[in-house]
Amino acid sequence: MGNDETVHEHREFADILDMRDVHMTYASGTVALSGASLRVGAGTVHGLVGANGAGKSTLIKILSGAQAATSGSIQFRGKTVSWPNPAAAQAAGVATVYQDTPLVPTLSVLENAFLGRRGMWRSPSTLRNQLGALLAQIGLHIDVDTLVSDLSIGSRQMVALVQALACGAQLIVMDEPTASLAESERQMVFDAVREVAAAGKSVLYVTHFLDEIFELTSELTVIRDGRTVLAAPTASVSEDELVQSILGKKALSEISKKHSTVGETAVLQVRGVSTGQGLKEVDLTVREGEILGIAGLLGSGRSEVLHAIFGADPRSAGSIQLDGREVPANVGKAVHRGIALVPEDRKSQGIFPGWEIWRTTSLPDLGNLSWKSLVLRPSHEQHRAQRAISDLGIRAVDSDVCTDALSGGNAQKVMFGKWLYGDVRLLLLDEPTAGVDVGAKADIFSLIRGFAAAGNAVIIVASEFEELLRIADRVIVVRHGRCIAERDAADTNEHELLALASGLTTQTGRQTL
Ligand SMILES: Nc1ncnc2c1ncn2[C@@H]1O[C@H](COP(=O)(O)OP(=O)(O)OP(=O)(O)O)[C@@H](O)[C@H]1O
Repeated sequence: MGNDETVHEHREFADILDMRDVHMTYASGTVALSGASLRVGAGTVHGLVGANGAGKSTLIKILSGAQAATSGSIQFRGKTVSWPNPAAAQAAGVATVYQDTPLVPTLSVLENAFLGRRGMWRSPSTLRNQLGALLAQIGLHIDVDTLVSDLSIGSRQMVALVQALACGAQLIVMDEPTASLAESERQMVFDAVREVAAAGKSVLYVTHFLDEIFELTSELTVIRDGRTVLAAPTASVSEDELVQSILGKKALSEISKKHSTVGETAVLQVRGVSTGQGLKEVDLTVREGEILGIAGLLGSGRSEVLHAIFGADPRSAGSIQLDGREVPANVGKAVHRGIALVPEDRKSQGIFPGWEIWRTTSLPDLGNLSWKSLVLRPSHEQHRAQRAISDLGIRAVDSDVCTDALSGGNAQKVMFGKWLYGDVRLLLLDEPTAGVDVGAKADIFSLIRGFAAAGNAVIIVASEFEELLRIADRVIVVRHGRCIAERDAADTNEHELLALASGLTTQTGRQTL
């Protein structure tokens, strides 16, 4: 494989895919792959893991015909192939399902499922039956006439999966299918993946959630710095070995288990806030040094709480005070008062095409980075960006690299760096570690802790409740736009939070918001 490390190879299955010694250099000169190999067994679920920027997406793009490799070979179902475009790869039987796989929201599940299929007109009843069989195969029980716009993100992904099966896919690539899905939806994805493999198809499962690798896959491949460093049956790899193999080092930065020292003084007081986006009489307080977690399922109003505090959604009732002074429902004024929001959809909210890392990280704090708040000082901006690159382990040669040329996870880290160093008093974080690798997760948690320890306040929304409990001091559960329960992180567990968030248990009287 051209690697100086020993790659553990032990095959139990006949291969459907055999990619060897793949190299890829982008036009910018970035070497994304330098000796990556990937063998996927027929009828298996194969995990593909690696740190942010390791080269996973590039390898998938090559596999799906979206990008040509600089060199290397691909064998698919025993034949050497070279696909000029995604349609050729699809015709051969390779399908890629992304969380945002394009579906037509105004069409039904039935119409979407067969969008990719060309050929003779077939009677709707034949298609209906075929779709019914495919849906039953992956265990998804929905009416085929439902409009896609009425489906949850998880169910939409399942429709994309069915679309792939309907097109005759033999190998399905799933790229971070569970990022920001609620627990019940994750289970739906897991069940579907297992069913697909049981039906003899292969799944290449790409994720940063290592627990999913152990739960779902039978084999795994680790890419580091563009090269395959481990390929092995999952059962033969321990969690420590996997982390070490991904990061190339033994120790993760220490995530302190000790919770912050929470002061008495309230930084944020939200009282009786209702919005047109579904919030109903929300009350909450965050004190100095405190990290407050918000647990809720998709659609519960968890992100809307952050949007209301940030002034992005108009309020129909209630008041929000920061350090005892009312904050108007206006984003500009909220930012001016020291409220920062790192949104969940970082790509569409805050990463500007063609903007260098340094320009992106200085944007919210230009006043402090300028001379007398008037003349920009590029050296200060560069220094700020270099600090973010080093603190967050952003994989980029320097701060002149454009954020849109970074890998997904590294671009997310830049968005983090954008808000961490200014005059921020209250940090609002929506899914801060989605798409971020295991090493960066630890770094981000330490930075959040450091920010709170300086006497500031943090609110975090995370769909991974276990993760939420690792970082938060206190957790509020949101359901149907209301805060329905509050727990000290030390007094609860993910099961209780899930039961509360999904309405299985109700609050038992501790109403001390
Ligand atoms: N379009 C592009 N132009 C230039 N460089 C790119 C482009 N896309 C990716 N890269 C670079 O190629 C390298 C590998 O990126 P890739 O997106 O394949 O990583 P990844 O493993 O998928 O990361 P992540 O987990 O963050 O999504 C990175 O250094 C990235 O900056």
